Amino acid sequence: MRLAVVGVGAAGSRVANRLVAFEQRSGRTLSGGNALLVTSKPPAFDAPERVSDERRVTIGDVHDAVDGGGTRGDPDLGADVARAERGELVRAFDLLDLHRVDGVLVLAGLAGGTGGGAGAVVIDRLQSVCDEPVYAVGVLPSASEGGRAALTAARSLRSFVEHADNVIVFDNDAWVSDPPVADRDSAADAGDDDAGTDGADGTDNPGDPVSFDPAAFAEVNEALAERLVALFAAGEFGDGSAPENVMDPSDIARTLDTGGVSTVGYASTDLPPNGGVRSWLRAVRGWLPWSSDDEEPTDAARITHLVRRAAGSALTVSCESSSADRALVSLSGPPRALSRKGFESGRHWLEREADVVDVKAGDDPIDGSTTLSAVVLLSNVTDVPPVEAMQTRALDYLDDAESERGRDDPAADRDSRERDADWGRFETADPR
Ligand SMILES: Nc1nc2c(ncn2[C@@H]2O[C@H](COP(=O)(O)OP(=O)(O)OP(=O)(O)O)[C@@H](O)[C@H]2O)c(=O)[nH]1
Repeated sequence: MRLAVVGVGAAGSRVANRLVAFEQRSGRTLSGGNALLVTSKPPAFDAPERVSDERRVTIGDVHDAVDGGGTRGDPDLGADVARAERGELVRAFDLLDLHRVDGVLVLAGLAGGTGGGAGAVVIDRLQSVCDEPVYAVGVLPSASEGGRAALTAARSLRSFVEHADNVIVFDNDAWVSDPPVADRDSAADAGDDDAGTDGADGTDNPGDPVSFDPAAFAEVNEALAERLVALFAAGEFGDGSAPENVMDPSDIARTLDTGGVSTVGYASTDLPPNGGVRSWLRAVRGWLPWSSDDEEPTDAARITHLVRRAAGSALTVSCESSSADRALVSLSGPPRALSRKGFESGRHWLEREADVVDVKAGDDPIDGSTTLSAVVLLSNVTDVPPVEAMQTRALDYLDDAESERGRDDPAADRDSRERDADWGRFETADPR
């Protein structure tokens, strides 16, 4: 699949930069450098820069509350600035070649004022200028960032789901071993005097800029980039020994066509440099739970094991897999390692596990590769505990804010908010 890649905010820019670096290093042509970064403060990178200065646009420079320092976690400000500067944004989209792509991938941290608020507007604008699907990758904040970050992320996720064709969620808490503490709540509490107007959610805007040490995210950004490249680039070298099995990029689009929230899993194992797959299969028989001395596990069992690992603990956001609407599995490795039997068994295991009748499956043959890997996509998952936990933190934060304001019955407000389908979404339409 050929994608244009758009990073919004600091987190989105770092992950987009990583993605471009990863595809270059692995000889892929997913974006081919067809990328753009949209930020409201100069981004700090966690890896050598692969997106040139000409492909970066800064928004909010002329806005007093931004002034080159970011939106300080205020997504309404982020959305307002992006709407006001939509002309500049659309001109920046000219830097992307949107005519030769199968889709656009927008990446952002959902708790960022720029990533979340401006990100929703960027997705909406891209939908209006591009005929192909616009997918998003939204990063959930860690719980240690506090209630305000959860509220921003909850509102951003609603807005992203509304405007994007699908939102792949990445859960920082599950991936960052030592989440950086950047408590936006304290900024909000202090923000009465110094931070301008109230947000649309009725709480005070935060006052102090929040910035994260990019190094803390280096490893997880690499892991996310690896998964995104494995998924979206699958099948691009589709001239392996069994072309009928090669992943069809339109199957990736069809799986994502559900809308909603999705998760990606990935697992890989090294193949021996020589000696062939057979000797590798013999060598690793010991780590399979069902192997015994007198029984040599089949290729199918090993590939099922890899798919099971990919769909298990290694998901970008954990979920109940049976809540998925559609699923896809792609196996990548040298053509000699991609057996027909393994391909079918991986697909059948996922059909049973995700309780999906038609799991799309395909091979991603890579000549000379020394690893065998499986990538799994579970699309439109509805039972996603980390998202539910984030929404609970967001509503608790609002309840606390309303109690402090002397409102009588925060619980009743909470009920009506939960019923309100429009709750939390940012204004993305053009200002009149
Ligand atoms: N995975 C990952 N998450 C990040 C990274 N940087 C920040 N985050 C997360 O993304 C959220 C948004 O942070 P930023 O990207 O710095 O914010 P922004 O979108 O630039 O918006 P403002 O600074 O508020 O204008 C944070 O709450 C963190 O949870 C990163 O490099 N990788």
